[in-house]
Amino acid sequence: MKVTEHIEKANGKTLFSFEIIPPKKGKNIKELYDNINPLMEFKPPFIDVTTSREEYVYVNRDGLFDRKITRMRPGTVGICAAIKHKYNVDTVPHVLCGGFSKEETEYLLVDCHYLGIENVMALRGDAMNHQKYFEASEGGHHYACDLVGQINNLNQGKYLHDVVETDDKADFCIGVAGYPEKHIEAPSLNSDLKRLKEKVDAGADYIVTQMFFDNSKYFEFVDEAKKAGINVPIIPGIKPIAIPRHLQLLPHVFKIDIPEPLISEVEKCKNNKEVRQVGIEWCIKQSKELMEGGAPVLHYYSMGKSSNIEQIAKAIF
Ligand SMILES: NC(=O)C1=CN([C@@H]2O[C@H](COP(=O)(O)OP(=O)(O)OC[C@H]3O[C@@H](n4cnc5c(N)ncnc54)[C@H](O)[C@@H]3O)[C@@H](O)[C@H]2O)C=CC1
Ligand SMILES: Nc1nc(=O)c2c([nH]1)NC[C@@H]1CN(c3ccc(C(=O)N[C@@H](CCC(=O)O)C(=O)O)cc3)CN21
Repeated sequence: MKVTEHIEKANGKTLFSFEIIPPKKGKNIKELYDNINPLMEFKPPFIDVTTSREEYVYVNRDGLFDRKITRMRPGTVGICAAIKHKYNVDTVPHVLCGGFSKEETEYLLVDCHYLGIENVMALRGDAMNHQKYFEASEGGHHYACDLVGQINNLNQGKYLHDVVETDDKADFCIGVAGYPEKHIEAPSLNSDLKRLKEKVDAGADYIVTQMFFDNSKYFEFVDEAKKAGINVPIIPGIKPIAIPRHLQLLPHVFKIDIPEPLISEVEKCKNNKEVRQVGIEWCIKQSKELMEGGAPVLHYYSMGKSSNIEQIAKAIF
């Protein structure tokens, strides 16, 4: 079922969902299942599986380092199919511009269609780890908006190069990313909202936000998006702080602010366990308020580590 259908069916009740990252290649999938299992009692209607792009790795050959380019966490669509089959839930693979040509994206979407995967999250993706700015891959899209266009074309039976006539159209429900604190490359929140509107006009059915720690940023974003003519569901994406280093790391990686009261709570902690507890309590408070404020779904960036998300979900769902 589509994410938007799950939301409609819930009839105003807030749903629970979460996001996982594929294991490094060579690792057993069991660890992922062990982390998903405790979260299944909260009945997520869908689970997101991220896609990691290629990266440079350095291989030591007798003291000389060889630089190789490889994807360390492949398997997104396979994991989606495995989870869908094992738990009978919908899965949402992330589809990226970066690292994929349009052809490769088309093949991936064809696989999804055969597997009965009805939702995809369309993202531009991050720059490669050695790059300062995002660069489009050869034969790939520059912006998420163009990727949404390709998926929407497929929904209308239009494949690349118009090579086929179809009697079996895909009907993907398309998610895109939104930024309550603006995307780092956008000159202003307002211009970022215009870009978001372009994605919705190109066919996006719902929005998942970047993580935030101050709910007023989400509520203002939802208001501004409505004023800009965006009428699709806006799902808040949230993550509990779990280690002291997150105070520096999360603003650096995700370009977001951490509110002063949360910083001072974390700074008061004597050990990692206390920080984790502060993160859980803050996230419970955020979750309650978001629920009261009418958020359609609470989407947790668990990234495969479930114990804190489990405690939060126990308090909320
Ligand atoms: N769940 C996930 O995996 C999420 C990933 N992200 C990451 O966020 C980053 C951006 O991805 P998206 O939001 O999908 O990218 P996007 O293509 O929608 O936007 C990227 C940037 O380009 C700007 N932009 C868009 N269209 C433009 C145009 N035609 N001309 C000039 N500027 C334009 C936007 O304002 C924004 O600053 C990526 O790094 C992505 O991986 C963000 C949220 C969720
Ligand atoms: N720019 C960007 N890229 C993404 O891939 C991305 C977003 N934003 N925002 C939404 C989700 C959330 N994502 C993630 C990805 C990784 C962690 C993670 O494992 N973080 C580590 C530290 C990060 C690091 O070491 O780079 C952690 O300890 O929580 C969390 C959320 C992926 N998504």
